[in-house]
Amino acid sequence: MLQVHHVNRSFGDRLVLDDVTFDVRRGRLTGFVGGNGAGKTTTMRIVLGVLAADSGHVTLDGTDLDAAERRFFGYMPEERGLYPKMRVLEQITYLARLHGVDRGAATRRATALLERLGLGERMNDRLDDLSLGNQQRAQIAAALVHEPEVLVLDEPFSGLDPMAVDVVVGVLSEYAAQGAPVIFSSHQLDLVERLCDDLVVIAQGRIRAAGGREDLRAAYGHARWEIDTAGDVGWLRSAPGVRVQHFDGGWAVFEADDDAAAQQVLRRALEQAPVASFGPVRSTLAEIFREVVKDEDTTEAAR
Ligand SMILES: Nc1ncnc2c1ncn2[C@@H]1O[C@H](COP(=O)(O)OP(=O)(O)OP(=O)(O)O)[C@@H](O)[C@H]1O
Repeated sequence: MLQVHHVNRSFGDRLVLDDVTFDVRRGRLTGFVGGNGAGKTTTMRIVLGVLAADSGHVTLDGTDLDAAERRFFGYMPEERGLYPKMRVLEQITYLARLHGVDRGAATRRATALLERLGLGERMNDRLDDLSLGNQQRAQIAAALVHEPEVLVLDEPFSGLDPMAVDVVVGVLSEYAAQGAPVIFSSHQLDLVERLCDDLVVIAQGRIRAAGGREDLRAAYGHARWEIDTAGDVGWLRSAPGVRVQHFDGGWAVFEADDDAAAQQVLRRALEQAPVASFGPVRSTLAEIFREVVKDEDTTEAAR
């Protein structure tokens, strides 16, 4: 497991990481989400050792990381780092060689990875002849070709079309399943929700929530239900223990204090008209994100 322990970092007199602590478990995809300037890139740079923390540390399986261990990390930086004029296969093979992979294995791995990422036909093109989405795929190949022990990716999905996203997700999931900790940052909450096993939410340099996706849903998602009936459910507005969020004739989404209040709604609806559907509504990550950040800001304001 990769662990970030109590990391602080300032630029000038501005604290941009404030006691940042979280885990990236092996065998799972961890999404690192936060708004612009929240501190994602700064945290990733510290994990990679490209930037030093003012205090705090990063460990892998309990051991503090040094430069030698970080050589076996795979990183896709925010500022993409490949040579525009170099041919793609040559470049990815070269990067594997820099990590000590022998020539034959480097070529084999680079070829297989590029094919897997859908660049089989473009391997002998120069990078700057590729579309931006294909350049992005090549960047992902660059991060993976030396079979890193830990994979850290800054916005790997930005600019990819949905099919490319699926291909890249397949590659990253397979990689994580082999036992590597994999963390990637993203603004795209819908995507993160679909892909990640674990989530770390950061805002204004502080971790607001971290853990398994379903655990976060259970902890932060409000208990909400959706009902669809042949009648009119306007009476829901004055039902005890219930707050209506959306309403349209026989259809409504509502929060309930507890299961008993929700079941009471169902009983009353059934007395009046046939009920086509009734069930809980799962909170989306975007809703949880807003709530986590809002909760913290409210607490801040109250201090
Ligand atoms: N080298 C630097 N010097 C001064 N301030 C910096 C530097 N690097 C980052 N910052 C500031 O630190 C804060 C966190 O930036 P960071 O790039 O880590 O955020 P982010 O979550 O990756 O944002 P984005 O999603 O917009 O890339 C921002 O306010 C940024 O302006």
